[in-house]
Amino acid sequence: MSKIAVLGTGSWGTALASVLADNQVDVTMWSHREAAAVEINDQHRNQKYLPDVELPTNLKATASMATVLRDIDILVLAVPTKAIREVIASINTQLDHPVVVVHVSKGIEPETNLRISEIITDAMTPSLVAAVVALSGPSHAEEVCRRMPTTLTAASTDESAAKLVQNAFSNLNLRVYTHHDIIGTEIGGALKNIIALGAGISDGVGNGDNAKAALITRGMREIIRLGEAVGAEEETFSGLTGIGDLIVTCTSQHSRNWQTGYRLGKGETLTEVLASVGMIVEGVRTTEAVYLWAKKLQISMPITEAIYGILYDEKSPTVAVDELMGRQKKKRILS
Ligand SMILES: NC(=O)C1=CN([C@@H]2O[C@H](COP(=O)(O)OP(=O)(O)OC[C@H]3O[C@@H](n4cnc5c(N)ncnc54)[C@H](OP(=O)(O)O)[C@@H]3O)[C@@H](O)[C@H]2O)C=CC1
Ligand SMILES: O=C(CO)COP(=O)(O)O
Repeated sequence: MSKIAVLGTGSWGTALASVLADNQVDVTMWSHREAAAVEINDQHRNQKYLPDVELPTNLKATASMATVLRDIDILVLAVPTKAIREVIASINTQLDHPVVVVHVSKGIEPETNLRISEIITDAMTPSLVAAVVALSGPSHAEEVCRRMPTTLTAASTDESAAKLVQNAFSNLNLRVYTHHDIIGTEIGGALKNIIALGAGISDGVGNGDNAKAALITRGMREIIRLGEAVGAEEETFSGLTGIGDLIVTCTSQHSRNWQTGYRLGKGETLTEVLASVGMIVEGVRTTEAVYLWAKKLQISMPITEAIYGILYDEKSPTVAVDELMGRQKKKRILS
């Protein structure tokens, strides 16, 4: 059986490590904060990220990177996109053998426009990477840690690595599929956060279900347009990591992206909201990255553009909706 390290003791890392502990996998979490590791070991709690959840007693944690990497087969990166390079720099100095690298982050790196698997390939010492797998899908940590039924996809161009990950995480509460299209998986996971911010804004200003359904549908077309332009397969977006994740993030009150949008729609500023959420809201950085990326690729993404305007140009949400509704009349086209 695999020995696994989960790096990051935020909500998602903790929920996924709990799944592995339930499966009796030898799993250890790593935190850059000693206090977080001590709380998990001594109290079986993670009060900051998953309040009131009792963690499995066989779930261990450490603040030592050298300890967590010792003899592992699989490394799970569960930190926000902006922390990935810093964490990899530390892995490069402490890991001494190749491992399967799994990432669960949903973002695009601004300026480089790299997907997470591309950041890993770019930053990690090549001899340490046996394969890269993206684990993604409609999955809020708050439900997974309560063992509520959830589905995920392990996407990799290396089928045996995807199967290894499928076997480690699968149980009666968590069904894991494998898939080869890692590009489509990563694009779907990152870009749905932009649309979820928009769905939250729409709900916050008091628009109804009609508006949200339109955002989800037309937002999906924008995601597909950019995805296909960078090598994703269109079919991937009909699956769990595409429409599945888009639906859950646009409709669930667990979503930090939806919550942020909702509060913006109610009139709070982005600075106020981000100061109090206390968790990563990936869509904010991804909106900026994708807005500029789409311009460079000359891809039309009007919803992303409207959300960029609200986040970064102080555009009022109602003006943004008017502009979207008042665009030049079009024939309905799928692309
Ligand atoms: N939460 C969810 O339901 C899901 C999240 N994801 C994705 O997973 C990724 C992680 O999200 P999530 O766990 O929710 O995020 P959280 O904000 O809950 O936690 C982030 C974790 O990363 C740690 N961290 C932040 N910066 C650094 C750094 N520079 N070095 C080391 N550790 C760092 C934090 O440490 P500290 O304790 O100091 O804050 C914390 O443990 C995101 O990309 C998210 O989109 C994907 C699916 C579901
Ligand atoms: O990716 C997620 C659910 O699949 C989590 O979304 P949020 O980051 O918006 O909470």
